[in-house]
Amino acid sequence: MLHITMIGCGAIGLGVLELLEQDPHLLVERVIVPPGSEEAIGQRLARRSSPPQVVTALPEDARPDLLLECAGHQALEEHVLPALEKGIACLIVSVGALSQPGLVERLEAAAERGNTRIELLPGAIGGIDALSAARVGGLDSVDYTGRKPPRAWKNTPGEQACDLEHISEATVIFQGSAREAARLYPRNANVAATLSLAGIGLDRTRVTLIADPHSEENVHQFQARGAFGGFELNLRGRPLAANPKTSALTVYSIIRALGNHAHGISI
Ligand SMILES: NC(=O)C1=CN([C@@H]2O[C@H](COP(=O)(O)OP(=O)(O)OC[C@H]3O[C@@H](n4cnc5c(N)ncnc54)[C@H](O)[C@@H]3O)[C@@H](O)[C@H]2O)C=CC1
Ligand SMILES: O=C([O-])CC(=O)C(=O)O
Repeated sequence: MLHITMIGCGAIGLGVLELLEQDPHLLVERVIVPPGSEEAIGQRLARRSSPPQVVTALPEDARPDLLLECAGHQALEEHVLPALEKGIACLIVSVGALSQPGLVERLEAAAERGNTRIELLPGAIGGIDALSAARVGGLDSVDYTGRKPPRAWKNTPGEQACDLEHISEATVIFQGSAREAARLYPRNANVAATLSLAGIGLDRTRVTLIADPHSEENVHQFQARGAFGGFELNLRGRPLAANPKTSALTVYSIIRALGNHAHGISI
């Protein structure tokens, strides 16, 4: 059985806990939450058959098989970097955070010192295996469009780009590089950053973000061109009820990745 510590217990974290109850090979024995929220989250988890321990940091002597981050950018600094230094393998879902200058290099260096690995999960997008393989032969372009219902763009610069509450047509709220998208839309730029890291980088990946009042889904589209040929993907993700910015596929992507660590065959 794999012993997992999970950072963050929000929309994704709760979804992961729910689905892992059915897998005897995987146990989330501990969740790391922000200081002050231990009691509330502890009470929420107490109803589960085997509730994880709720802590605000990884105990000094703890050595989980895997540390799963589903919390946000700050958690990488606070918890992932020190865990890598200790030799704990980490799985990361807040890939948008890696657009912060220097962070990829710091994570790689920490993993190297700890003689361990860091795995970036595809989350809400598919086709990362093909894109990353296509890079080997050389890529010419990667263009990504993210289309979400207006409510998913609340508390983002999309509010200044248009009147989210009253638009009646699909409206472009951002066009630019993946680097700029990640800076301005950090909670919505995980897919753009993942495509960039697998493909041609943050500066050459072109991003368009759209608020669409006619869409109930988080739609991720990309086209890649290169020596391998061409590739188009159109993924219509159902948003999680607990967080409309987040697609349900992100939870399933985590379950798949954890299963690949625990089961005899990985796919
Ligand atoms: N790679 C991908 O395709 C996707 C990645 N994400 C990312 O996954 C992360 C989680 O998403 P959701 O669960 O939807 O968000 P959420 O807001 O529902 O939950 C995040 C939880 O993490 C906790 N948290 C924040 N900072 C923390 C810290 N330093 N230590 C411990 N806990 C901390 C918060 O209290 C909250 O409960 C976000 O960073 C989001 O951007 C989300 C969707 C897709
Ligand atoms: O659809 C999702 O779950 C999240 C998303 O767009 C992103 O972070 O890029």
